[in-house]
Amino acid sequence: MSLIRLLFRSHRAFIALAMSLSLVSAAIGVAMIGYVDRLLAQVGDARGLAGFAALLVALFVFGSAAQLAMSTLGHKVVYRLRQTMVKRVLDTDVERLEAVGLARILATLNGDINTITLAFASLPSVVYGLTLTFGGFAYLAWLSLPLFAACALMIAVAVGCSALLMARTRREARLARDMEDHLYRHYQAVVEGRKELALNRDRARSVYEHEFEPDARRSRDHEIRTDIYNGLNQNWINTILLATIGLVFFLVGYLGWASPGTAATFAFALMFLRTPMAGMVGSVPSLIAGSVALAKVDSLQLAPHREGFGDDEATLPADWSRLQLRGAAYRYAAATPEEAGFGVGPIDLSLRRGELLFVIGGNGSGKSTLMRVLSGLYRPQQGALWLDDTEIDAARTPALRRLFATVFSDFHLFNRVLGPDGADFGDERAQALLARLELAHKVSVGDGVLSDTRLSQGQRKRLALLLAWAEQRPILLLDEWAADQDPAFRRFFYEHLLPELRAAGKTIVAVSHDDRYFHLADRVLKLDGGQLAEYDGDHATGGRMAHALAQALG
Ligand SMILES: Nc1ncnc2c1ncn2[C@@H]1O[C@H](COP(=O)(O)OP(=O)(O)OP(=O)(O)O)[C@@H](O)[C@H]1O
Repeated sequence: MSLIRLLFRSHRAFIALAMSLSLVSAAIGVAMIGYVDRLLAQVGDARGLAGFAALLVALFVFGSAAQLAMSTLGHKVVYRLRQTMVKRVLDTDVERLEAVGLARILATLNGDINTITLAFASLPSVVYGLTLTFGGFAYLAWLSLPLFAACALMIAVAVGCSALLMARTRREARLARDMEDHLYRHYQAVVEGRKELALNRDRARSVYEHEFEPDARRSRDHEIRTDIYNGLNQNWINTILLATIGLVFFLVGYLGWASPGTAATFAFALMFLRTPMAGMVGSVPSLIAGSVALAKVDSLQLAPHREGFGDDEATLPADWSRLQLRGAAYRYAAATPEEAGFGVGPIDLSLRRGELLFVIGGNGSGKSTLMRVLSGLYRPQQGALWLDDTEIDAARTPALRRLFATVFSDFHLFNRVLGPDGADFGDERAQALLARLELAHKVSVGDGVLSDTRLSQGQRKRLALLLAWAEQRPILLLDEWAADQDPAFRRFFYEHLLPELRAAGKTIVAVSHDDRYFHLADRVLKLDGGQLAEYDGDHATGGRMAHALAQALG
């Protein structure tokens, strides 16, 4: 609901304009009813016809202006909603986004935004319909109170029944929307698994027949039922309005409640009001879908919307010398109630500024998880991170994250090279780094943008390293970076690039399986089942001694 408040707040003036125009054109519509009534009584009055023409012109002008205002409002709302939702995703913790999953986020960004917009755009026509209805009925009440009371009672009973149909519509719309999340998951699998599915048509058929089709069918059935209940509702209201005319003629013709002229005006007014009332009832599905979409957005539990990108966040001392994990532990939520989720820790780790640390361990031992905790992407559920004597609480976590430049094993390759604090890094410097990474023959940089990112996995990793390098943050975190490099470049990476980065003052944490280079690290730590310990392999010890000796000898 805060989203709706935000939308109203952001477009206050425009909503007021659209509503006012709707109200004015509705008021003109009501005036038309009275005017036609008078014209009928004074046939042959030329001035009356001129007034009628003036009303028509006013109706056209205000009706068109209201329509224009409404459609513009719709476009403005889409824009604002897109801005808000993308910013909320950007402000939401990685942990939460991972729990929600890509499919649900995309379903909201694509579907829910449009649905909420349609609902929002239908609000002025609802206001228009309501105004015209209330105005029209007020006029009828003024003409004949008993006839009006009878009509109002009949319509109230009909609206009560229609509320039941609307509840059904809402239930079906919610189930159809739930299916959208499933469908997006299938779309994702079909696109991301394109190679496997192209090679294995049996798997493609299985995905199509056993996963996609049943959900698509369920979605179709809920949508059909939504439309059935909604169609019934619309026709029900339409029929009741016509029945009301019958009721009026019955009450006048058989019971003599009013004159035949009054009955004719009632019939005319009810026919006239049928269109805006039908429009109002026609808006019900989009209002229902909008409220379902809003509930969906709320269920994602994204961060609340705020302007800006953290200029007001807490800072950390720049002259730190040690980043520590003190008894830090992180555990994933369990997949099933019977088993516990995987966890790392409690871990005590002290990372000295300027050191080159290797973290090793078997598959699934928790290396990537530890990297996420260390860089502040995951907040430890137990223990804490400390930068010297400053505890990294929630408020300081964004500042901790700003210490890290990373290449995770599941990195995303952006195409813009950014320097420190988002500043321009400079094409020439970027070009020099491309040459260092032996990519100058494949990629160039112009206006801070990489000319091509459609490269091999090893080359893409080099570009990811370039981006991290350019950010010039104090700590460089590399998760199995060298795993995709050819032996020559891997050797160059360990023997030249890493020492060069360390000599430039970087603190480096590298997840590695390359035991032949362990001796180049200041320290090697090993993770086993989420527990961290010093690694005392022969390579490391011997290598470090050789390294220390080489340094001592200059
Ligand atoms: N998003 C997740 N949700 C739940 N559990 C997870 C998630 N990601 C990882 N895990 C669990 O954490 C364990 C450790 O994963 P992690 O990625 O940290 O291992 P790793 O040491 O980096 O492995 P590898 O060398 O294969 O990359 C996994 O075996 C899995 O049980």
